[in-house]
Amino acid sequence: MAIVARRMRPDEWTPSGVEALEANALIVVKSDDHRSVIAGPGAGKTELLAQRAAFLLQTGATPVPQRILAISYKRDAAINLATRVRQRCHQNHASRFDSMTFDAFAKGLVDRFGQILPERWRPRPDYEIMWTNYDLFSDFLQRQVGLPPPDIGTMADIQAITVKAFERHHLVGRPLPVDGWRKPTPTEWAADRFWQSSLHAGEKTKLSFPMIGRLAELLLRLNPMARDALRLTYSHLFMDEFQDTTQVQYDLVKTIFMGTNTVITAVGDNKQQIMRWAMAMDDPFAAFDANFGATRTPLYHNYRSSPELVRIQHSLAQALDPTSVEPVSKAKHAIDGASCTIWEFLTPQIEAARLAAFIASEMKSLGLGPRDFVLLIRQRPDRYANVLEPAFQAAGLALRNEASMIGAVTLQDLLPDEASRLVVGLIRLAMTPRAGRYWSECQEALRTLRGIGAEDKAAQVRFARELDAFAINLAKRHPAPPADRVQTVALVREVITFIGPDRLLAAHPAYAQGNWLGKILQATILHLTASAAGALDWAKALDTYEGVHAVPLMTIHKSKGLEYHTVIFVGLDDDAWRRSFIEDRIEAAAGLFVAFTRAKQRVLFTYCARRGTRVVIDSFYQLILGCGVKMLFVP
Ligand SMILES: Nc1ncnc2c1ncn2[C@@H]1O[C@H](COP(=O)(O)OP(=O)(O)OP(=O)(O)O)[C@@H](O)[C@H]1O
Repeated sequence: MAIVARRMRPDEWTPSGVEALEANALIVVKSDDHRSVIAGPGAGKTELLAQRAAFLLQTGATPVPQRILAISYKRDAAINLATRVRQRCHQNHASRFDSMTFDAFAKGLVDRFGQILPERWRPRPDYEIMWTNYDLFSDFLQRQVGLPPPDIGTMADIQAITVKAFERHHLVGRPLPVDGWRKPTPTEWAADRFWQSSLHAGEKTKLSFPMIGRLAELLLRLNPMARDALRLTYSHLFMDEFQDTTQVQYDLVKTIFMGTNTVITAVGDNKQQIMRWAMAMDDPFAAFDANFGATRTPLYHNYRSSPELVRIQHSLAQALDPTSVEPVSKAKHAIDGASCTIWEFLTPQIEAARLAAFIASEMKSLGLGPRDFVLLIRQRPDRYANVLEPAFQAAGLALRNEASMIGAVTLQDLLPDEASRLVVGLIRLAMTPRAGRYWSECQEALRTLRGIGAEDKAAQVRFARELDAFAINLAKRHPAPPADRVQTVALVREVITFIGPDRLLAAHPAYAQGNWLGKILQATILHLTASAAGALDWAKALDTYEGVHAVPLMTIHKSKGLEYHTVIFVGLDDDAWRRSFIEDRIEAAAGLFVAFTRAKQRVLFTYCARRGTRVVIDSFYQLILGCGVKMLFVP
């Protein structure tokens, strides 16, 4: 469908980018009431939000000058959704879609209005972000908190507070009382001590993101004008991955939007809740339905996985939620042999060699690329990479640990990032002889960033000439990949100046949070320098940058939202799972579910006695074997 700037009637509107939406998805896209959409993996939840944004903006259901606010849990998800909307909507429409993380949203409020908070809660304007962990709270409770006044409690009361409960239940567990706690309990007293010392004691105020969320909620409670401005600005609110919402985030949304005209759409999947350790609520959907009177609308399709995988997924899903309904697979079965098997090996070395040989042979017989496969690991991927990498190399394959850090960013955050992709796209456009694909991709992305409309032919022609000239000059100045960091810095600076950092920041507010754009560009420079080292030409350097020829290896957490032809889960054993299994069995099972559901055609689990037993996680084995999955010893 053409991307049009004009307004269209709701009955004229059709989805773009996909052939059709299932009936319930279309109902949600066009709905004018609060909806909670709980749907399984691959059901097209993120796609639904992108389509709904297009519908609301193109039909005028979000009338000018009102906007849509989309809040995601993760930065890459926020950018991904904004990009999808920009691909479907004219710039005039897409510019009224604000996609950001909860943290960026709350921080923006505190930065703008924080100084109106009462003195006891007021951060200094130059406050810093505090990254909290178990040790920090443990140290506070054991050493720094001090003795409570006798009318409040005793040291024994303070010692009875567990570190685990302190942040979640006491520090940020409830909305902040404007004037502090009148008659504090010992836990409230300890929480207040933490707040006051973080806000006022040091040279600079230090705040964690959950604390910022609580302050944002308080300031909007105290400042009806700021709150009303948000209500009037946003006709619609979207919340993606809603299963990961924390109480802090939920209370903020409630304070702003409950009982107003802003229509909320929350999508997610309880069975993929793997952020309980990061304070996700137990059942945010139930709270949302009850507080906002939302209509729950399930989706029944799975556009990702083959029918056999969907059947097994459903058995796993039922272990997490006995009421879950089996989805209908809309994907075709396209492999020979079993869709899922557990492979047993004697040693990690044999395992590495057999996996490499398997992938090499599948690539050949099915015409697949290395990135159609993924190796998933529960934790500490570098330990596994050390054994797997040499075996892959011996089989003529490259393996890449996508969880590795490039400066302050993981490789996996860097690659799909729009700024990194534009830099690489522009370099490819300049350095590739027949650059047709890169030409149209760059043109489209940059025209959108510059606000050049599809019907403004004169501006398009001017921009096409500008892009041409830029590419020709870039190729002249940098005929070969950079030999060192200094050359890379000069190159990336040229490219990013052409793109316009301000345009990127305006299109994606998430870039402003914690100087994310700066970190991405630093990582781009580091990674490009490393990829160019020893590369004979630009094509090789950029292929290495993008990992075009490497099989990715990553943790389950990093695989969320992604999809692959074949998922190989390495290490289904106690060694990898014991800790998470003992700490939170449901979350561990949700992790297994997330890993399994990334696959389109095949899942392999591997077990290797040399690495660990399978006693603690025996129930996982029973569950998987109970789905009819076979175990196979691979010599
Ligand atoms: N209506 C549709 N028709 C065809 N393909 C679709 C449709 N909706 C989504 N898809 C495709 O299905 C896959 C999964 O979509 P999406 O990522 O939106 O699902 P999701 O529900 O958010 O998944 P998950 O929760 O597992 O991350 C993607 O490849 C997407 O392009």
